[in-house]
Amino acid sequence: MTQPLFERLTVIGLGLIGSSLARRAMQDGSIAREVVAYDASPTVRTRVAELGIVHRVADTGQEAVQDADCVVLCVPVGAMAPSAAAIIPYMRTGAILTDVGSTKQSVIREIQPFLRPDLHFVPAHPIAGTEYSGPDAGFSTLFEGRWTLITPIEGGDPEPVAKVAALWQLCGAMTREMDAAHHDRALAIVSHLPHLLAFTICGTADDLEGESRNEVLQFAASGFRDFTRIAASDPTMWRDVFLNNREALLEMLARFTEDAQAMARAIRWGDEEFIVDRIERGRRIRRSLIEIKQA
Ligand SMILES: NC(=O)C1=CN([C@@H]2O[C@H](COP(=O)(O)OP(=O)(O)OC[C@H]3O[C@@H](n4cnc5c(N)ncnc54)[C@H](O)[C@@H]3O)[C@@H](O)[C@H]2O)C=CC1
Ligand SMILES: O=C(O)C(=O)Cc1ccc(O)cc1
Repeated sequence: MTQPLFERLTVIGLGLIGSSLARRAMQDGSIAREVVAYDASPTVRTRVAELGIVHRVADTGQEAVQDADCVVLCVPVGAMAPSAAAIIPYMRTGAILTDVGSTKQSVIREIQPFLRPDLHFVPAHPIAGTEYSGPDAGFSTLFEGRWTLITPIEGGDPEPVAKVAALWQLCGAMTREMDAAHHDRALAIVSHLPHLLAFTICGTADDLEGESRNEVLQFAASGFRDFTRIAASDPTMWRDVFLNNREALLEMLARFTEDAQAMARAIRWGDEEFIVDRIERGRRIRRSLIEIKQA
């Protein structure tokens, strides 16, 4: 058998993303010879052991990262810095520390003070997920055919960046390097704002009184249903994403609000051309996405 990418891979946080990565790494020996896990929740640790999706579950972060050549932080973005601070002193010289957080500038800013010069930090973000969370929600094919964006830190070595890219490619993902600020603006519009809108529209519907509210739920057509899928996502994860991509998200929300107001004005004044133009733009975007997927 060919050499695995890593001898020992440690996954910290065994929710949807961490458990999916662990499951993939356990499928064959291409990613790592040994997969070790640690989660702050004892319930999750017990469940991961029951599921048998790693070789070993450690009782502490310190124990989990010992002798690992790659450690992947798969915790909510607000927990990245404390979980990094707790393990960095125990990582072996030359090891790679990477993460999967949905925001990149805040994670880099908050982890950097704890970094050691003999470690390599490679921030990354697999753009793949579902509305479910926890170790039972993961599956080994989650990353197949999806992008993983890598946002290397300034002055970092290229070799660990290439290894993290190889890790995600072995999971079936396509990889691309990107500046962290660019990442956060792009994700604000394509992921964070849509989640914000989904949570909000469900709240708006829920606030309706009496009959209207019951009807919303009873006759929920596919448009509203599509929003409820996204709105079922984990509150802790999304609270952290919103608070850690504050600037870009607020900018996109302000732009959206302006555009929604322009639509309201067109409806009020019966501006058919404007309304049709907006709808056609939506259609074009959807069709181009489908073409990209089929290509
Ligand atoms: N859910 C999604 O669709 C995607 C999530 N992400 C990112 O991946 C990360 C993980 O998300 P999910 O797997 O969905 O979350 P999850 O809620 O399913 O799992 C997170 C796990 O981290 C553990 N945890 C929390 N704080 C910890 C700490 N200090 N030390 C050790 N373990 C800790 C929790 O007990 C939990 O088991 C987040 O940063 C999120 O932004 C990235 C891509 C997609
Ligand atoms: O389930 C969905 O619609 C998602 O958008 C999944 C997702 C959630 C968060 C990310 O940072 C990346 C992907």
